Amino acid sequence: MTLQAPTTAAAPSAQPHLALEGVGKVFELRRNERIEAIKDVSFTMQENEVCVILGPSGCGKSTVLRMVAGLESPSAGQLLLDGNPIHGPGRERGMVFQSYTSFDWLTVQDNVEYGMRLNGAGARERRERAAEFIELVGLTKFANAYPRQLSGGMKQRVAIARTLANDPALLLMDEPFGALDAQTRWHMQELMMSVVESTRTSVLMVTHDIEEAIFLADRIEFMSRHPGSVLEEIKPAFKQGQRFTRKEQLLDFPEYGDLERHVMKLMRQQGGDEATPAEQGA
Ligand SMILES: Nc1ncnc2c1ncn2[C@@H]1O[C@H](COP(=O)(O)OP(=O)(O)OP(=O)(O)O)[C@@H](O)[C@H]1O
Repeated sequence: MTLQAPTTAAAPSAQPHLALEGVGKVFELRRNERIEAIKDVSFTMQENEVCVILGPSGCGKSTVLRMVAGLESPSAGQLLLDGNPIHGPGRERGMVFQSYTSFDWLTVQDNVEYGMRLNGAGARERRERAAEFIELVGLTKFANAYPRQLSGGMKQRVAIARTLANDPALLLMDEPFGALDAQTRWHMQELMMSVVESTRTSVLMVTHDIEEAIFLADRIEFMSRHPGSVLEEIKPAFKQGQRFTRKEQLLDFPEYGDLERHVMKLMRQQGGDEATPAEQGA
């Protein structure tokens, strides 16, 4: 077995790529009812960083991501991309959802070309650029297939290629592998790391999968239970700023297990579970 050499994540620069400053969101429901989804969420991320938002169900992870995407507006605080306030959706932010969002009536090639077509790219540029990203996600043989002819993992690869082909400054992913079986999910995580490395894309991703978060993240923003705020910022220090494209590379580090246990404990506490007697003594 040949181990791929790990690569190094970007060094921080003065102005953050993305900044959330005291962001809150209250949803107004009927009959004067309100839900405070998140409260005073603050964090920053740098360019070419993979930042993962992790936390228990309902803590507001998707709400944070949707606000960065400009699909929801904040009730308090502000969100800045490269220093500019986010006031709605924009081409510089591309979103990949958990559900498959490809157009069933278009081939893989046409799906990947679709956004570029809307942005006015010429036919040749579209064709070549789409082919490049289709190759990057390993679907060249399926360029002329329709989404219904693909497996779940392949459909999600189309969504990633389509989003990246628009050259977003920030890739937003909401549980992108949540609907996949364990093995496909694992392959997709590794594929994502290779793609992010070769495209130097900045990624903000939501997951509730601890293993996935530790494998992918340069930094984890762990959110407290509802209404969520950032409880702990976790840098997997044992990675020493390196990126890995094979999951088993992490298992070589004794610190990996320690970090997984720490995050599991946070998840139990914030998820409302009582700590087991063993954990109480830990
Ligand atoms: N459009 C909406 N209208 C009203 N309430 C909402 C809306 N979107 C989210 N909420 C509420 O905000 C809170 C946070 O929801 P959100 O989906 O952001 O959490 P999450 O951490 O992503 O959850 P999960 O991990 O289960 O997907 C929940 O109480 C939810 O009911």
